Amino acid sequence: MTSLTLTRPDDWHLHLRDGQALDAVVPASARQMGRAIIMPNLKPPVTTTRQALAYRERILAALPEDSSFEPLMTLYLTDMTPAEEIERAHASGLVHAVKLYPAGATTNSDSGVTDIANCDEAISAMARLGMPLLVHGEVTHAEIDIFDREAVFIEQVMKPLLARHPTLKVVFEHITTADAAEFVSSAPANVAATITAHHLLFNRNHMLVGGIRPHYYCLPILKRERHRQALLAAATSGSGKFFLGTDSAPHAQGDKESACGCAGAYTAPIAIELYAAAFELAGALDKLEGFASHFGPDFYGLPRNTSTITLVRERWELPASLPYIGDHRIVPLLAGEALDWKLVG
Ligand SMILES: NC(=O)N[C@@H](CC(=O)O)C(=O)O
Ligand SMILES: [Zn+2]
Ligand SMILES: [Zn+2]
Repeated sequence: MTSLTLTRPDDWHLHLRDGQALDAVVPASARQMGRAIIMPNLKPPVTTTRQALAYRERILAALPEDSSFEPLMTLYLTDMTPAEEIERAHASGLVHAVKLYPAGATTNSDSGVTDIANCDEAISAMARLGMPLLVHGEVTHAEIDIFDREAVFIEQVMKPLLARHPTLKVVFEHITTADAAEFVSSAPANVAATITAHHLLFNRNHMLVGGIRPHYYCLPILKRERHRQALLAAATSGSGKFFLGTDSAPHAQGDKESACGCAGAYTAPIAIELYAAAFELAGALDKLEGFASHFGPDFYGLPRNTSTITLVRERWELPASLPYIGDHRIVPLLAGEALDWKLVG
């Protein structure tokens, strides 16, 4: 195949940051995606509808003039989020979901949830309103090994949460294990998952063999090859429970290439090219459109996009870095390396 035309995809898990970073990263996603679920882990986090709507305006202001990209806003759940805030968010029509960060699990999660029992009223309101809960699914207890944190989360948090709120719409975000893929496959239709391109393409050897490669460091951390294979099987299965979420997470070059490097891979500028590479590896390019462009809006109850994008088979090299805030640069995943697909319009 030499070219590939798809319904324009959406990104169901995206970090855009704030301030000057928006000018650097928003156009990259807007070029590829019709819409994106915007993560609320700013400093301070987006905990109210008012903050989410103001953040949305700042994102729209960073869009190229001819863009019709739509940011779909989210709220950051805390121990204190009142049910009324969920109702306000839902009534706005512009806030589409609420994000659960277990406190301490990832970048800017300090204000996250310490015990999900504290959120029972907010979560009941979400279940009632049909508002999805987006979950960073990792436990944080120091004694649990970082490679096991997702699998333990399923038992300790996900299963009890769904037992208590069986109709709650849940998106298990950026799944990284065979355990999570299996859990979501066997769960009822109100449970779905996003999968990143990097977890479909890479395992932990890519991060750790022959030198430590900080641009592959993200959370949940890359796992063993058998987990990558399970994720690829889930993504290419044609099941509507699995859809595209890049988890593109910009950090300045110096914050990644550091003695204590930040977690997050910046993939937005080449997102659909990476997914095409992964689906091609699995011999399943025919399954890409469902995963990238249909199943996400179907789950969220939104219309599918009507415009299309086209990729061509063309080898090209990604630059070593891109402009970021002020003099800072940002290093996308696979910087300086060749890609086989190219988005042309
Ligand atoms: N994925 C990451 O490694 N980092 C994300 C946070 C997140 O999605 O957990 C970030 O905001 O930098
Ligand atoms: Zn996360
Ligand atoms: Zn994320």
